[in-house]
Amino acid sequence: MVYYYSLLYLDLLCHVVDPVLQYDQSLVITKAVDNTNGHSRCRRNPLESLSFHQSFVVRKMCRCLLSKRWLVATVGRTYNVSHSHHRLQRFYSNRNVLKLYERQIIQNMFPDNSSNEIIDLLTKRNQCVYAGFDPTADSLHIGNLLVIINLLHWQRANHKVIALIGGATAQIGDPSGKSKDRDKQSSQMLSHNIKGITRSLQSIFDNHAKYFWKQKDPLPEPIIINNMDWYEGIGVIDFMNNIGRHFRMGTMLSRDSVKTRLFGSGMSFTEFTYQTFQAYDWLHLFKNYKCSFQIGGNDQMGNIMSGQELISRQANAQVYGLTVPLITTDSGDKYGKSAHNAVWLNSDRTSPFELYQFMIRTIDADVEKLLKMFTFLSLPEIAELMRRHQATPDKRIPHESLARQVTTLVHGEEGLQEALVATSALYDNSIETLSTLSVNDILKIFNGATVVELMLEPGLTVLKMAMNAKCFLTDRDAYRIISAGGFYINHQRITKIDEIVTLSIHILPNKISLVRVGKRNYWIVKWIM
Ligand SMILES: Nc1ncnc2c1ncn2[C@@H]1O[C@H](COP(=O)(O)OP(=O)(O)OP(=O)(O)O)[C@@H](O)[C@H]1O
Ligand SMILES: N[C@@H](Cc1ccc(O)cc1)C(=O)O
Repeated sequence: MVYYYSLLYLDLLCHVVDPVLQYDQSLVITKAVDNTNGHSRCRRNPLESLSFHQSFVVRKMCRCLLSKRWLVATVGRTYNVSHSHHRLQRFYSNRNVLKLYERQIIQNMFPDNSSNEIIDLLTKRNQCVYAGFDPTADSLHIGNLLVIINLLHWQRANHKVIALIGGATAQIGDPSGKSKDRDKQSSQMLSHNIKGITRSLQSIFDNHAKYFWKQKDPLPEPIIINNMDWYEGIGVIDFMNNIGRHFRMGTMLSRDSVKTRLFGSGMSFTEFTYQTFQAYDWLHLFKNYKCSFQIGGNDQMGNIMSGQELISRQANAQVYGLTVPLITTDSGDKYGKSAHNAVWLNSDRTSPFELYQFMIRTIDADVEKLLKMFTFLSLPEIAELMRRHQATPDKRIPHESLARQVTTLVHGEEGLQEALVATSALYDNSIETLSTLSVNDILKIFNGATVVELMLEPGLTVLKMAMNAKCFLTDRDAYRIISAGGFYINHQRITKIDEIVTLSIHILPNKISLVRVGKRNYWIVKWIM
């Protein structure tokens, strides 16, 4: 089937197809679109000369053509559109990242109602976006991960992304959401934290490219940058003279982060100035990287607005802010460093196994939302997982998918394997798995277990071992519970109190015995031999 279009329309198509074709995986287009056979392309994007309604119609037409997998090709001075089964080679996720609203990982945008302008910018050419992370701990956490995932979606859409480490701003202290001034950090602590966060960001970017980006074309290289780089070269008088002047006291005082503190525990001048530093960061990135977008948690609205105002005054330019919703506990508290409930991304603070378990324990009511937020599965794939969940809720299919994807993103394939082995050691009662684990792994998996060291004396009975490890208060309790079947060594039920503890039977190759009383009281016995 061949359709003929007027020259005008196809000249338009040639220009709009390029951005539009990247909307959908199933789109088909070839370079033929660019080669208008003797017809030079208009220099200007023809969409610019159209009314909003006209440009909407043209875009829609292109999308419709493309979604039907038609190939737009040129034939002499006319153009035809015919069926084709070619697959698009270069595919980016939707360049219009505002589509992330569908995944519920964008909550607000500034200026309000700027979505048309934003969509135009995003689809016209590659943009640059940044998000900042203050190194107030040596690890990022699950709340920050949502901001990082948002950056990754921008990267997938071929935009340039900058992850800023606030080496300077961490020393000022962001008052957003804090009820009192932060403590001053030592410089050793700060550089330790910067290292930890940089490593974690880099490895998430790497894991994403390695495990979640299946296209041939490489992703645009992310930039990780520390704002100390530019503050070191600016004197305080320069800063006050050239930057401070653009901030109005009334506006600064009206920020929620300031207002709530002024009527609460008060705030230092240092923290009061925080917004000017975050604003200057953006100005710096705008001037040096053409960075017109900033994203952050919803608690960052005030700081983001300060940046927009500074850039509009100093550089006479419009920039855009987007916020992600804050991830909260079941009881509504924000997950974060200061709230002391963080689920960390560094494995020495929260092991891959613990992260995996945290995700797999997601309540049914939240799992679909978290799949949209924390994975790169498409919405139809998520819908399919949810459909399977309804059919077989016991299998917890979507929960497992969520846990696998997040653990892989944060800790790579190796981390996922570690989590799966630990899960099997804990829940599948597998003695083989237990035997493959190191002492440290067992300690991590059975976090909370009592660790005891015992001497393996010849003729040691199960009863004596249990009493030495203080598994029971009295011999009578031990006798009763063991004979009733409530006592296990390395997942094997032991019912005879006078059984002799033997190397090959009760002790694992790593010289450890895992003892359990009842359902979940664990002891780890380290044998001295
Ligand atoms: N629970 C959360 N959900 C979504 N985004 C979050 C969450 N916690 C922090 N963020 C966002 O991550 C970015 C970096 O935040 P930051 O490093 O200051 O973490 P934080 O946990 O808020 O730290 P602190 O508690 O010390 O303020 C910010 O944009 C912030 O809004
Ligand atoms: N203020 C942000 C971190 C940040 C730091 C510097 C920036 O330029 C941007 C963001 C926070 O505490 O969550």
